[in-house]
Amino acid sequence: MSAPSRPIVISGPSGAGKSTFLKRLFAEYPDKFGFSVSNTTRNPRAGEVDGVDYNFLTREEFLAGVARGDFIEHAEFSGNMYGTTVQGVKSVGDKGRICILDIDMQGVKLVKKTDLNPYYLSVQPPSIEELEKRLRGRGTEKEADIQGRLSAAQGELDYAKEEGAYDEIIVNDDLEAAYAKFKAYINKITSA
Ligand SMILES: Nc1ncnc2c1ncn2[C@@H]1O[C@H](COP(=O)(O)OP(=O)(O)OP(=O)(O)O)[C@@H](O)[C@H]1O
Repeated sequence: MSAPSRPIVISGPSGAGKSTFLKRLFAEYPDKFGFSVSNTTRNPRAGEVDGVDYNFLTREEFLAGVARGDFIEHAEFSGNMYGTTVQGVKSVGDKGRICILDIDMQGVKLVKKTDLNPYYLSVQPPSIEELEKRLRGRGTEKEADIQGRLSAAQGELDYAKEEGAYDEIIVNDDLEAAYAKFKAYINKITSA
């Protein structure tokens, strides 16, 4: 059996178009890619399946995992812990799929401390002004949240300029042209 494929990190400012690209990619290649299953200490909701929607852990189990260094990142929201493990990413590869990590710059820095050895791809808006338009056009955030995303965006773009931060940068100007470049890059690295 061939070795599991390297994961692919997709990063870039909120509103740059990561979800738009990934939705199209998953629709075009339904069996090729996957996301890792996150871990949480919250209780399962009706219909949620352990190991599919989340790995549901007790607080003790979760904290033991943190102490062992299993987690790439973890955080607490509303009294519950959430996080992604290195093994969770590797399991996607073990099932014959390529794991996609859709994460921000802080996540990228943490992934770089692991042995996952992914490809790093940054999706970027043509300008901050255009990013602002798209975030407003999406209509999913309140004004204060949009401002927060715009100031974080500058940090993301600055980080992407650092030597070796990313293997590839795709500027999402015209959607069709940018998606074609995105797909071509993914096809290149996954057939290597
Ligand atoms: N090339 C493009 N031209 C115009 N609008 C675009 C383009 N690409 C994406 N959009 C629109 O911009 C908005 C933001 O895109 P999207 O939600 O994919 O960003 P994202 O990077 O996934 O953001 P987040 O990190 O917040 O999830 C969406 O409304 C999307 O339809």
